[in-house]
Amino acid sequence: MRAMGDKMPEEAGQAERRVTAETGLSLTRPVVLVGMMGCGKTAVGTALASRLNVPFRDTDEALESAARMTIQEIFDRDGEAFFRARESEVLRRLLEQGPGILSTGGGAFLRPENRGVIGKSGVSVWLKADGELLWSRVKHRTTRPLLMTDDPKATLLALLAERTDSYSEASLTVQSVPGLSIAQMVDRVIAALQDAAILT
Ligand SMILES: Nc1ncnc2c1ncn2[C@@H]1O[C@H](COP(=O)(O)OP(=O)(O)OP(=O)(O)O)[C@@H](O)[C@H]1O
Ligand SMILES: O=C(O)C1=C[C@@H](O)[C@@H](O)[C@H](O)C1
Ligand SMILES: [Mg+2]
Repeated sequence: MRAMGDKMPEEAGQAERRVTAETGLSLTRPVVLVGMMGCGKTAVGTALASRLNVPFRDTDEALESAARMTIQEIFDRDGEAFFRARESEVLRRLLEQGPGILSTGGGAFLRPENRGVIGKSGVSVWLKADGELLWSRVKHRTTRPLLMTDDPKATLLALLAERTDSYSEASLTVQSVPGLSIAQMVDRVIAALQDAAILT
C-alpha cells in the first residue's frame, strides 16, 4: 500500500503556476474548500476544478484510496483520533502538489495545525450554509460516521454551532443558499477568488 504521506509519482514536481486552459485565468496556490458536511466541498470543488481545468483533490477520497477502506471503516476500526492524524498527513501531502482545488473533510479545518499549513501554501474558502440546508443534503446518506447517532439532525446542528468559529477563520467565505445550483456556487467561488486576486 502507498504510504499516506507519499506523493503520487505523476504529480510530484508539478509546475508552481498553472495557467488554466479554457478560461485563460491563472491559479497560483491551492484553493482549499472548508466547511461542514454537506456544504458542497466535494461537489462544488469537483465542478470548480473542471471549470478551471485544474487538478481536483479531496482529503477524504485520498484517505479512502490510500487506506483502501471507507471513512466509516477507518472510524470503526481505528477511531476518530487515528483518522484525524491521517487526515493531517494527507492534507500536507495534497497541499504540496501545487495549485488546484483541494476539498477537505468537514473536520479538517478545526485543527490549528491544519489551518496553519493551509494558510502557508493555500487559500481557504468556507462554503457557508445554514443547518437546515446542510441537513437536507446529508440526511439520506449513511456515509458520515459522526452522524450515526440517535438524533443525527441534532448532532449536525451541534457540530455546526461548535465549529462555526473555526470555519470563520477561512480567508474567504462563500454563502450557499437553497436554490443555488452547484454551477452557481462555482460562479460565486470564482468571483470571490478573482476579487481576492487568487485567480487572475
Ligand atoms: N449547491 C448545491 N446544489 C445542490 N446540491 C448540492 C449543492 N452542493 C452540494 N450538493 C449536494 O449535497 C450533497 C453533499 O455535498 P458534498 O458531498 O459535496 O458535501 P461535502 O462538503 O463534501 O461533505 P463532506 O464534508 O461530508 O465530505 C451531495 O449530494 C451534493 O451533490
Ligand atoms: O465533519 C467531519 O468531521 C467529517 C466530514 C467528512 O468529510 C469526513 O471527513 C468524516 O466523515 C468526518
Ligand atoms: Mg466531501
